[in-house]
Amino acid sequence: MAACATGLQPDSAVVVVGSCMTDLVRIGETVHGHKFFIGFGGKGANQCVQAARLGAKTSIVCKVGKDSFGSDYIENLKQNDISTEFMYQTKDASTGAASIIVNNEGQNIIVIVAGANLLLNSDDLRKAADIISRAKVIICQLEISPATSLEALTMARKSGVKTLFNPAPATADLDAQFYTVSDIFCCNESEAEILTGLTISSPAAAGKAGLVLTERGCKMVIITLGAEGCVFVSAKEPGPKHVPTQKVIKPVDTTGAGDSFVGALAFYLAYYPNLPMEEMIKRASFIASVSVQSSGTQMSFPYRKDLPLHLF
Ligand SMILES: Nc1ncnc2c1ncn2[C@@H]1O[C@H](COP(=O)(O)OP(=O)(O)OP(=O)(O)O)[C@@H](O)[C@H]1O
Repeated sequence: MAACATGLQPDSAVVVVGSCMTDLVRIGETVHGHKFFIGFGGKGANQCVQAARLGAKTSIVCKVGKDSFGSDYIENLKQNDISTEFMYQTKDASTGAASIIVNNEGQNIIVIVAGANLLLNSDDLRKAADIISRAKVIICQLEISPATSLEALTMARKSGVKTLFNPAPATADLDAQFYTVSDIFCCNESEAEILTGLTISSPAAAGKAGLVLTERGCKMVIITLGAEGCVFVSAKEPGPKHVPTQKVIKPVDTTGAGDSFVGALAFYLAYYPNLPMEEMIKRASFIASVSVQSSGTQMSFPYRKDLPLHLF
């Protein structure tokens, strides 16, 4: 097991400790498909790619298999200007893979084998401790072992690094420490439903769920609501706030919109820390709404050069 050596990059503003998955997508009827492609996915890498495309100096701490998918993934992240110094390759498991079958009506069945993602451990975090403690923002999700995510967030918090936690995929029995270690707890509406047991059918209902989550100890909760934008609740300010997003007449593919949002938010937290939270959320929402206007996950994430100047 070895870290992949690239140049040292000790001061990444955004560090993601998270997952990489290879997406194997078959589109068509059950027996005779008419399209097959391999894409780069995994929430950790997706979020890191979006932050990097906006101009953030980024590092990823993750684990892939010593296989061709793993090697291709390292190359993909390098192409996106992400430091892969703490991207580990292991012989003990395959690169995480999501096998996705999409029928002609656009419905899909997804089988995820997390593989090497689940082998990212305390030793790996210890090796990356310097980069984590010197970051401006750390992002974690739940596609790696929850204990590793929690440890990374705790390490970052001890060094005064802003912690952005995306509890995805959500489980109802989430360890309560995730709430107290999160500066920003950002989930989508179905995750918020799983975590609170509440039904979310409107921004007002999302606000109520946000309050429940804030009371568990995080400084701020953001619940994304697809075309409705998002709702945020701050422990310091009264009342939930609904932030609508730009209208997209015909979304092409919303897969990964949540990751685009989280990656963009990390960029603003790291590089524009004095912007009001509502403005950061508006800008991150705008960027995520651009991602729904073309197909694919990372493929649809916009670059800074393609976005309006007023966002920067
Ligand atoms: N149809 C849409 N029109 C405009 N903006 C959208 C649309 N869908 C998503 N967005 C933007 O993307 C953000 C995140 O979307 P969403 O809440 O669907 O995340 P998600 O469910 O985690 O996404 P996914 O699981 O598909 O990656 C929204 O807050 C919004 O800003």
